[in-house]
Amino acid sequence: MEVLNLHQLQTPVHLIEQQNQLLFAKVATDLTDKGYSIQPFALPLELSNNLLKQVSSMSSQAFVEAGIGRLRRHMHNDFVRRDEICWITGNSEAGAQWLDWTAQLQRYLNQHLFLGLFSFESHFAHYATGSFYKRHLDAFKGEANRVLSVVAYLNPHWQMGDGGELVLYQDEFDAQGLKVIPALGTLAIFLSEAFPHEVLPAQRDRYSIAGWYRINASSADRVDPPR
Ligand SMILES: O=C(O)CCC(=O)C(=O)O
Ligand SMILES: [Fe+2]
Repeated sequence: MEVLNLHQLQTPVHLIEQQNQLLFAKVATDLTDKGYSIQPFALPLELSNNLLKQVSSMSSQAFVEAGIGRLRRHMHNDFVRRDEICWITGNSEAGAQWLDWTAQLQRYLNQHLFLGLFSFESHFAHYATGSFYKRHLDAFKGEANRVLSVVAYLNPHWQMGDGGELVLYQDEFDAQGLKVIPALGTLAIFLSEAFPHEVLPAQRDRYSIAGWYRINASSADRVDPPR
């Protein structure tokens, strides 16, 4: 009699690939039709769980207060945002898996939408109770090289009343917006320059990953920095 190996209970690789292809196709269609895509509980389960384990095991010292703007203009501003961040490298297994998944999405979108996505940067973010991020755009004026924002949420059992929703506005005039609950595995993907958004005050610890695909903004006299 064959003994069932527990590892056989993991989702087979070809099924995960199939799920990813379906997901990427839905994201591509949404981006074409609307410029954004909200996919509840869509990140592969194993990846979500590994990222959650990773972020839970990180000490609070790994996180630094988030700033606004880039390079010399980078500054902290408690009034605008109160989250803490930690940039993701491929050094941890979960980090490497995440970068592999986002590279697959990048390839898919470049092949199907010709977006010319060139590089990707992302960080874990921790919003402690009471933390928020006021309405903003992800692409900075004059440096419009962040083209696509990807947010992945890492909060199991998020309840009504826990706050911390992402509110995505259609344009600068939209005052109502669309609320996204930051539940484990949910993805929010949107054109960085087009959609103002904010994070409402969280009523408990809230973990997420925020990432950006960039186009290559290098020119002869200026090499594009990775961040
Ligand atoms: O965590 C979120 O829901 C969005 C975070 C965000 O807007 C950002 O980091 O730019
Ligand atoms: Fe943002």
